[in-house]
Amino acid sequence: MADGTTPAKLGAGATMSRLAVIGAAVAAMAGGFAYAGGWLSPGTLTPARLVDQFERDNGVHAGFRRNHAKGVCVGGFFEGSGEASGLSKAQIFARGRVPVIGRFALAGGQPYAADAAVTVRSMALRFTLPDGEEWRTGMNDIPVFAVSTPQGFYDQLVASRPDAATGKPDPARMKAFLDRHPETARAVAAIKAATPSSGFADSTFNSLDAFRFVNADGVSTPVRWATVPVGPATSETPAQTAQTDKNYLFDALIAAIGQHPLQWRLVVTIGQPGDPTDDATIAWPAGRRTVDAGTLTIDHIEGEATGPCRDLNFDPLVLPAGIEPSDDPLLSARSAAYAQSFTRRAGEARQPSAVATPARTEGQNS
Ligand code: HEM
Repeated sequence: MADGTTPAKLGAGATMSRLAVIGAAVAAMAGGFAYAGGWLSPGTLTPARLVDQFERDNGVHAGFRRNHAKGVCVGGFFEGSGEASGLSKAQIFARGRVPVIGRFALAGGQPYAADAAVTVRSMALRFTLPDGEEWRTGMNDIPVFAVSTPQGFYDQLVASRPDAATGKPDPARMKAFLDRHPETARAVAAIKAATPSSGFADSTFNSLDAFRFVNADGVSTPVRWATVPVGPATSETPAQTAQTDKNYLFDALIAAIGQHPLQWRLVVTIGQPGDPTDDATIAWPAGRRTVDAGTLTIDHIEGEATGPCRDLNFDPLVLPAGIEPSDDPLLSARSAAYAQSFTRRAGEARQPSAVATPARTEGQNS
């Protein structure tokens, strides 16, 4: 050693006990990973098992989201009206403008699926607040979600797996699943009863999960929110249904943004005592008080291939101070599964999107 002293030699017993300590530390670490990965508890639902089941149902499409795989990345801004600032201290609800990155998508794990009116449409948004905080949210165009728990979601994926012979879900397996999940049977009936609008641009997108707004005095209020188109909504026409363009919904969206900015109001619905915050299959009663929190303007296409969305995870638990999760069990499962899906696609080569986009399409007025 530099000071000329020689370290005392360890006896065989001391060496063995040090090695044993190191071995135990390594084993504990390996055990930790095995626990986190669900290998020690084959019956437990883990984020990896959820995402594995998406891959079993859809195949592995390298580089794509495992759900809502077909989509297009867009951008614009949000202008707060100030009307929700008494409910939440989040900066976004003060008056003023913040930049937004968004993604329109179709639910399902098939990135090259043909557009269809009955497929669930989604809008995901990332707001960047002046203080550097972010708010990320993903919304669907359906009135309620089909399942109320992560296990229900997994069971639904298993029941939906296409049969090798027919390429379609086995009706007997689906019936058995619905018999075990009456809440899903009720929710699916409500979803089927809703008429799809003519496209992304005139769809209303719902948070479905409940959250809590917390104001400057610490008062916490249960809420759900929706983006509601500023212009009128029309139903899908027979001509749309009959067309053969596999991308007709996305093509129409991209063409519309090329012509003029698209706008939605962010409408916050305030829950009353007794309104469920832990069950996304149940709609809150009609007539609840709503607040118009501001206007979202989407004025350009970022492009799915070159835009920022591929490396953006619209994790519903990325929330600014003033917005908090509710007791809905779907929220933490979503956050964990999106991270799993993100990690898988981030390690894969980028594949071309089915949706062709100009490099960056600015709206006329932006
Ligand atoms: C346990 C329940 C759920 C699971 C396991 C699940 C799973 C997933 C996964 C794996 C993705 C792909 C994420 C990525 O790679 O970035 C995704 C996307 C998405 N999910 Fe869910 N989801 C669930 C519930 C919900 C609910 C309740 C909503 C409510 C609106 C929702 C809305 C969305 C949206 C909008 C996207 C697309 C985000 C984007 O465009 O990047 N999901 N989901």
